[in-house]
Amino acid sequence: MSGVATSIATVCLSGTLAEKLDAVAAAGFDGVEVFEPDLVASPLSATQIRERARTLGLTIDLYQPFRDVDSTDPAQFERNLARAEAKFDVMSGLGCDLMLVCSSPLPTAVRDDAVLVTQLRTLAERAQRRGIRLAYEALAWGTHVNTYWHSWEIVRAVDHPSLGLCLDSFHVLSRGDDPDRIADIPGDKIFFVQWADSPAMAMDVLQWSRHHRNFPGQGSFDLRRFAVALQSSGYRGPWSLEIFNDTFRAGDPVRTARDGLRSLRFLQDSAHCVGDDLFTAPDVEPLGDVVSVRIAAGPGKSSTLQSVLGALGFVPAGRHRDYDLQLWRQGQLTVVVDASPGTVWTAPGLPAHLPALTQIGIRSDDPASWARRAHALAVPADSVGLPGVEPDDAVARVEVTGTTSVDVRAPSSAASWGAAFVPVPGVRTATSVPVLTGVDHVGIAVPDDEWDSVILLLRSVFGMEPHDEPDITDAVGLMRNRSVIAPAGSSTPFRLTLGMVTGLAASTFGTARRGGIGHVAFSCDDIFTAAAAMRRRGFTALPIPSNYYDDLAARFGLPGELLAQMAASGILYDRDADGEFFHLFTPTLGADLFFEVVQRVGGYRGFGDANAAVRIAAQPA
Ligand SMILES: O=C(O)c1ccc(O)c(O)c1
Ligand SMILES: [Mg+2]
Repeated sequence: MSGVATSIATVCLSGTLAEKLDAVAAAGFDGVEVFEPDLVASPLSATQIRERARTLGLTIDLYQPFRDVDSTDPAQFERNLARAEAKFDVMSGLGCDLMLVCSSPLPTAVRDDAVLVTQLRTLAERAQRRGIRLAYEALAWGTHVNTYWHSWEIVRAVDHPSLGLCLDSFHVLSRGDDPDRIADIPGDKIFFVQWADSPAMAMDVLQWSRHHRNFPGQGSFDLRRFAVALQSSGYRGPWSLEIFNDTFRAGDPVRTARDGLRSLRFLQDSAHCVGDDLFTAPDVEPLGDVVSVRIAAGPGKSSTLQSVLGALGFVPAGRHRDYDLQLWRQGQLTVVVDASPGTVWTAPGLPAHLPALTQIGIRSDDPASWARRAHALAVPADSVGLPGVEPDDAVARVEVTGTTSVDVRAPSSAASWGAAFVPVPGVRTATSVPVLTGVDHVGIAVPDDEWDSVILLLRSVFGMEPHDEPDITDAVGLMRNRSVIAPAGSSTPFRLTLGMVTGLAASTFGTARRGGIGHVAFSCDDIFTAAAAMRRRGFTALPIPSNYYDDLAARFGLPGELLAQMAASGILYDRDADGEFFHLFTPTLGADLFFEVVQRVGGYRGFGDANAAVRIAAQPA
């Protein structure tokens, strides 16, 4: 699949060193970087660690870090050399021949290049006698050496076969350095490469590095550009991950390691060009529209749900022969309500709060191609055709969160579905003119410790791009909010909005917050027609305060007549440089589900998030 070896630093993961090695092997990495504090704290001897890695099929690619070697105090430098010899002993036990030497952040660091070159040459000569090579890394906060180019000037001047460079994308990109010049460094003098991404931040770079790194694809660094320059240098060694992240250190190491491998494959795929040996993800048939959603309601909540679906213009079209599943249809849209006691049909796991959105069905001509792509990116994907009705490969299911999956469905699956359901007598769906035309977006709640993982999955498997959206203000909190949008291709691009649920709110989810996060936003061509149709079917518009409409008048200068019409139907409004957005909401059903009807005018790109606080206040608690 890929000719480039993958590696990961043990500091990325939680657990003991032994547990970390197990997780790294389980995820499918080729090797590890042993982080010294992990070894020092381990009851295993260096040779036992070597043996354990060997049994797991892992190479020990790097021992790190060796700190503060250079010194303006000659006696201290001698002591540092003695410390290095002791570490060479450890490395021979480990069977590892590459040591990371990082630039010194101390006040006593050498500030004269010529002296530094002499000291590093002395260390390189000592290493050579032991068959060890050194990879010199510029820490972004180093006293004298803090850019990769300076570290390269030093290595070039030392000119010793046992001394090369370690390039770490964090140290280069956090400083805003230009990675293109990496292409000018001879690849065989780059001994090791460490990858990290990060969200853009304005803070002390040491604190930033120690707490906020994340995997490639989870942050906002231009790693592709770094990778392209690296490939031009001729470097062909391992691609390793070195992530200092508080959440990763506390999470499930197997899951974190699997995310890590996915991130390296995703990065390689983004940087690969014809003929190179980087990982290439399998091609897929494009995604079409979102055509169905499945909601676990349980027996208790299904009647409330049914009346809201009816008001939205959905008609009951069938009941499943074997399960308590109800099929609701409107034009091309399908809503499946799982009313069975154990919500048997909600594959990803039973949501704690019902009703809950459990599946999002999206069209593609070749679901199997999506399953192949997901597998190649280390995402478990199930083929889940309806038993006895449709072939397994008609549906590829990718779990996005613990409760919600994306099901890529073949066009034929709609008809197969019909066959598994007993039609509801007397309902002629074909003659009713649909008011709702599609799914504009779907909102899902994401626990904070899965946030980066979910975004990486959506980016890598579905090619979706994240965008920061305005925070959602709730009566009892402030919620982080991101949209993740697939490239345009279908008539309506696949759009998700992710709301971050943190700590206490995640464990008691639904009671700690006023407003739900999970929702399905249906699109329509004319929201006033849609609102009138809903009213005729008995729907009562949310009571939106007149303060809101006064504010709209002040901000946008909308005509009074339009504002009155909007107020009568509980319609909210937003505008950006490219267009307008009209939307209305149903009350929340249970703790975390509501529906939205939206009309986009022109190229409006947001989700009306500025109105969230008004929506939440108007939705009955
Ligand atoms: O934060 C540090 O000290 C540290 C240590 C070793 C590294 O490779 C690195 O990038 C940072
Ligand atoms: Mg590093």
